[in-house]
Amino acid sequence: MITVAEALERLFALVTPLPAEEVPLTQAAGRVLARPIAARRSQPPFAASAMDGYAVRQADVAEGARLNVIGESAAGHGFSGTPAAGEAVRIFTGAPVPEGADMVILQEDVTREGDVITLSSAAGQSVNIRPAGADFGPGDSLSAPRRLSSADIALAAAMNHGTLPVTRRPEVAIIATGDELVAPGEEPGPDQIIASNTYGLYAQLQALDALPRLLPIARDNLDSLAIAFRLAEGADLVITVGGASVGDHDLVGEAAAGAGLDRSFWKVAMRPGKPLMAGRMGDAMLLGLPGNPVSALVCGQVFMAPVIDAMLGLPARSARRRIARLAAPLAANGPREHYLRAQTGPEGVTAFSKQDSSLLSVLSDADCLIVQPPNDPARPEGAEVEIVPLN
Ligand SMILES: Nc1nc2c(c(=O)[nH]1)N[C@H]1C(S)=C(S)[C@@H](COP(=O)(O)OP(=O)(O)OC[C@H]3O[C@@H](n4cnc5c(N)ncnc54)[C@H](O)[C@@H]3O)O[C@H]1N2
Ligand code: MOO
Repeated sequence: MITVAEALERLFALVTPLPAEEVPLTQAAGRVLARPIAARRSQPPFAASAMDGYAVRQADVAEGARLNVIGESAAGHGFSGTPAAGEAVRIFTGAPVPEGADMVILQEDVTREGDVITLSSAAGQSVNIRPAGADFGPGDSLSAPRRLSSADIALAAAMNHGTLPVTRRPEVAIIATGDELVAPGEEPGPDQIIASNTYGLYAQLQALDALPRLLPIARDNLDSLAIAFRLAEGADLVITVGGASVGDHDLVGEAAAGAGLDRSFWKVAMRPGKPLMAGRMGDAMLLGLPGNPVSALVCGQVFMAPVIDAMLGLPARSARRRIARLAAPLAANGPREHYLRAQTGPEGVTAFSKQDSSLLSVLSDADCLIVQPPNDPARPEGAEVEIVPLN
């Protein structure tokens, strides 16, 4: 069996990065910027007032100084004249600072009578001018690749871009497999259960900016699986769930081979998630996940999410990890890298006592996975461990 790190390397080698498309700013949230965009202007384009008040010459500023107000500069309507010594211009936040002025006095720090202002002792404590290009100017750009945040989109708008080049969303076909499965809301027979994993994976994919598509549940026979693979045609990534292990009814590997799978690997030294398989199937990549619900969703975090990121042009790297302290001891691990469902408290992280890979209720209560290396000895309370935060 290969290690998790090697499985990830092999998965990244199977990824074909997707092309870019242009979208309006209003549809860019969460999308991945495909290439850097250059500022098309400076911001602010002129020295601008940071306050409502009076633009003056610093040389005139003193307690009790009296200045003549000769005009007004408002946002969108500057003042074209130049204040001389002893003169001031009424100014508002965001308005261009007139030539000759080099300070803005807050209106709270003056008294005004007619067109004359008198400065108080508080006047002149700060300049209150935003220099031209203080935010960005020619030569500045928004770097790529990045998942576009609300701040990124506002910055791109300020740089005068109405549309942005983003990577096309990967289309992902999800196939649940198993005679025992019915869709949520349907009436299960006595030996049946509800298909749940595919909905959790669908949610993970939505959060990753992919375009998931749930196909009809495939039954445990080669014909049904062949139909499912045909329905998946056109997808960039095909995800199967279940039927990946060694039982007589675990037919996904055989059916995928029949549909043209060029397999890269099957089985990874991890717990849960051992029977993971992957390869290329025509233009698509195939990721075959184990059927146990926790195994499928953990594989979604550990493998599917980095694959989607790589398809979107983001750096190929493993799921984000952090260091945490154990709030309770951890038993020794066996030969597979263990992803233990755990919860964070004030003293650190605690692995749940129940770790069976069928227990969705435990995964739902977990806020992180403790990653325990293969053959790791028992760890005492207080020891440092690596965790993968869950969202
Ligand atoms: N003799 C061995 N048996 C098993 C091994 C092994 O190495 N030798 N590996 C075990 C491990 S580890 C895992 S994980 C499971 C995975 O097996 P499959 O991928 O073949 O999954 P299934 O057998 O189809 O299903 C397992 C379990 O999950 C339920 N399931 C399946 N799909 C869904 C779904 N969409 N939603 C909810 N639940 C689902 C299914 O009913 C089964 O209960 O194999 C072990 N066995
Ligand atoms: O490795 Mo399985 O994925 O234990 O449940």
